[in-house]
Amino acid sequence: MFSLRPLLSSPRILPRASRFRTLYRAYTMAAAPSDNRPVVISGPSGVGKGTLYKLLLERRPNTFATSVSHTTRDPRPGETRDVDYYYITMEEFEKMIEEEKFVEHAKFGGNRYGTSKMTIANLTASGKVVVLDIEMEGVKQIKKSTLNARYVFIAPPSMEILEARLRGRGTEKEESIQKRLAQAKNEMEYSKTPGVHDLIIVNDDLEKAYSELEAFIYKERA
Ligand SMILES: Nc1ncnc2c1ncn2[C@@H]1O[C@H](COP(=O)(O)OP(=O)(O)OP(=O)(O)O)[C@@H](O)[C@H]1O
Repeated sequence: MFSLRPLLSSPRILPRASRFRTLYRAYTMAAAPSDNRPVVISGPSGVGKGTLYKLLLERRPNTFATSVSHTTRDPRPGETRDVDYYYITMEEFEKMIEEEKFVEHAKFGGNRYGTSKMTIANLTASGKVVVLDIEMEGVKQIKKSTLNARYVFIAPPSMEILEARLRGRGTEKEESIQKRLAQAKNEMEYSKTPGVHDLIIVNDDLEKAYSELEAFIYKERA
């Protein structure tokens, strides 16, 4: 019987076949993922979620989008209204909470921050896959909300490496580093709760972690 195997393994054809596979993969990955549910990315501070999340948005700007949050704090110099945040009053914010318009919201330093259901729904309707970088309490709230999302937890290779990354970033004072490391222990514990996350990625090598994240997002919906 005729078989393609000898042809495909010929030295002349093999590079073309593998080039075809690479091109085919690039083509399918350029298209939107078939599963368009929002992706919630969480993990301890300093683990690299922001880095991974920014890579997704930079490498596939037509596919992924981030949801602009609402806040009651004032705009800082250099921030743009409706781009960095939707700036609203405390009264407006509290009315939105009452009307259950947020998938999650939190208070930091006297100001409120929240992710609105409408913002996510509009982005999803426009064909984008929404990626959300959310801390643990926010994840718990989203889990209780009506949002049908996928959950990815980014874990550090070890607590020592997490500490080194937090210090290496150079953005935190010692007190803040200690607070984040203590909170990291809670986050690691919570990540072990069965059924909370669809995938746990250990961010050791950045490109490897990125590939795992992308492969998960592009996986066909079961
Ligand atoms: N795989 C990696 N290997 C080495 N360094 C990394 C890796 N991933 C991220 N980093 C570095 O670790 C530091 C923390 O990363 P990042 O700011 O993305 O963390 P984060 O999880 O978003 O933290 P936060 O929740 O505080 O915003 C950064 O300096 C980043 O460049």
